[in-house]
Amino acid sequence: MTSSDRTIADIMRLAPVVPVIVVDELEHAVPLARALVAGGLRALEVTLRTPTALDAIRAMKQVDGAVVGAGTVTNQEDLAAVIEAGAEFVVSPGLTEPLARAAARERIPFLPGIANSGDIMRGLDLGLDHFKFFPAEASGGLPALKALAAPFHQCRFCPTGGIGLNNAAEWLAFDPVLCVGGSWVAPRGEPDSVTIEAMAREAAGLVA
Ligand SMILES: O=C(O)C(=O)C[C@H](O)[C@H](O)COP(=O)(O)O
Repeated sequence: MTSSDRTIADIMRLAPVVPVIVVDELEHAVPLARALVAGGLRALEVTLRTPTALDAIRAMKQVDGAVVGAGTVTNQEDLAAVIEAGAEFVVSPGLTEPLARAAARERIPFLPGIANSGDIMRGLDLGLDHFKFFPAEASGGLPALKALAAPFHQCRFCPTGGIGLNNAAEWLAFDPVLCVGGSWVAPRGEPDSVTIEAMAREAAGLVA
């Protein structure tokens, strides 16, 4: 499958956990991506939280098996920049109509954040049915997502925010959850490849 054929659903099914990554130093990007992919986590979300994020996306794309996306994309300017850097999917903490329409025009797989019924209904109106549930724990946790998913049975989710190895399995056991996002597998700072690969392998062994 070439990257341009992949849908957001395909990307969400690559592994049960999508690492949410903050890259402070460009030299950390490739060793981090290599360790995560070696452990079985292929879809990588690089957040636009640091000035190195765009270069980190470019660098991580060179790692075999990595499918590199951008996170914290909040507007059309961010979207243009991450597409230029080669991002293969786009994650946003929220859902705005201008960003959703621009992502559709660019035909880039798009995972916007939702936290209530109105968000989901706005997404459905825009032709979207795969969402990041964010911030997952602070928005009421699994009971909240279960309540939200009931009227919107066609939707699939990637809960993110407050999820770790301690609670990921519980989220993943809920059918509409295709994967969870989390920063725990990609700690900030100089990457310790052995530890990161081991954490990634543990995360990849969780069942969606
Ligand atoms: O940066 C973004 O675009 C976000 O939307 C936020 C991140 O997805 C969460 O902050 C990750 O949450 P933790 O795994 O609890 O650290």
